[in-house]
Amino acid sequence: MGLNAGALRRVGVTVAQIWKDSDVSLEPLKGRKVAIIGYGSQGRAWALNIRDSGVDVVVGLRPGGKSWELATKDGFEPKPIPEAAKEGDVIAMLIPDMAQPEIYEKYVEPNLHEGNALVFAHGFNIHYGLIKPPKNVDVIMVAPKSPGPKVREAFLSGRGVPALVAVHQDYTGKAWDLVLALAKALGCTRAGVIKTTFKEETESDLIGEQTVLVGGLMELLKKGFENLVELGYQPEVAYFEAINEAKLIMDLIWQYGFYGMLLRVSDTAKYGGLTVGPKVIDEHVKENMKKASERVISGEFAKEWVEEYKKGMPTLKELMEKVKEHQAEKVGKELRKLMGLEE
Ligand SMILES: NC(=O)C1=CN([C@@H]2O[C@H](COP(=O)(O)OP(=O)(O)OC[C@H]3O[C@@H](n4cnc5c(N)ncnc54)[C@H](OP(=O)(O)O)[C@@H]3O)[C@@H](O)[C@H]2O)C=CC1
Ligand SMILES: CC(=O)[C@](C)(O)C(=O)O
Repeated sequence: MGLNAGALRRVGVTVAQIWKDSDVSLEPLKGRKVAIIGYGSQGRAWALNIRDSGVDVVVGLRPGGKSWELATKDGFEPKPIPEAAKEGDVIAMLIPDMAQPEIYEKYVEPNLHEGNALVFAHGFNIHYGLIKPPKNVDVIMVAPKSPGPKVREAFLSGRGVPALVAVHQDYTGKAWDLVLALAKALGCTRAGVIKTTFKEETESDLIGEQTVLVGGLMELLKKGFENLVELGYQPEVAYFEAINEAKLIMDLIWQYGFYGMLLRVSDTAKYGGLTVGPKVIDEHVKENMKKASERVISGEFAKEWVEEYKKGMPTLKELMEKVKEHQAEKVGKELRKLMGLEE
């Protein structure tokens, strides 16, 4: 793989293979057409960023969906998925993970040709064997460590969001150059992309989103809000304290790290936070994280999620309704309007 030796960089105590923009060329995408299947959180960001990077893009969607309208408004001429898959020679599967196997089998695989590249933004279906591509194509992944809209926002701001890159199958012998070129077209090499495997990305992403990013964080903020309200404080005060300001603290951590954030809060907050925090989020939390991690690594979570999807996602729908009903949602909606935040 034509990797730039300069890509080896020390991150903490380990040496990760990290590429930055100057290490990577768009050349491997020259003359190729990227078919973006799906126009949702990731799909829209990918299609717009890759087009803005001067690469030919065709968007593949189910006719009559809301994405078709949005993609048209964005200046694309969407095509039905089989047509887009036939037209593109780099095909990015950017529809929900659970929808991918059927759509791949029906509309993508029959249109794959020797030397094509199949691209994923998350390794779930390849890692758990739910999609088994033919041997004569490249199978690669660019996994942005960011929600889709932020992939676009960062690209437009001249920055980028970091991503993980992996090659599952290198039929052409040029898969690594292609995956890095794609990461560059997405703007991710501006932040940095780290070499990984489908296994590491899939497991770490599932564990991270369950125990930290989506599951853990939301539960912490919800319980922090509930505790303040149960103590009799105004819900609006609880919202500003436990939820709205959490974003501002996270911004400081994002920009300056834990220590840099601490330098920017009061000494009272430093002392209280550092002495009490570990008693609230104690070792039991870590034990619970380990249990959740074991379910992912064993494949138990994947099996459960596939079964849930096949049943029409009743549990997910019920849990989403519960979130909608939470008092913090009602209070937050009004306060976000007051703050002029878009709804
Ligand atoms: N969300 C994120 O930020 C991240 C997602 N990923 C990965 O990116 C991939 C895409 O995820 P994400 O962007 O969240 O997906 P979305 O849920 O946002 O995808 C919505 C898009 O998929 C289309 N779609 C949904 N179901 C079907 C179907 N059955 N047949 C055809 N089209 C369908 C929708 O079309 P329509 O309008 O017609 O309904 C819409 O265009 C996944 O592998 C995910 O794991 C990776 C990193 C972050
Ligand atoms: C945004 C992101 O990377 C997540 C949480 O893993 C996802 O949406 O899949």
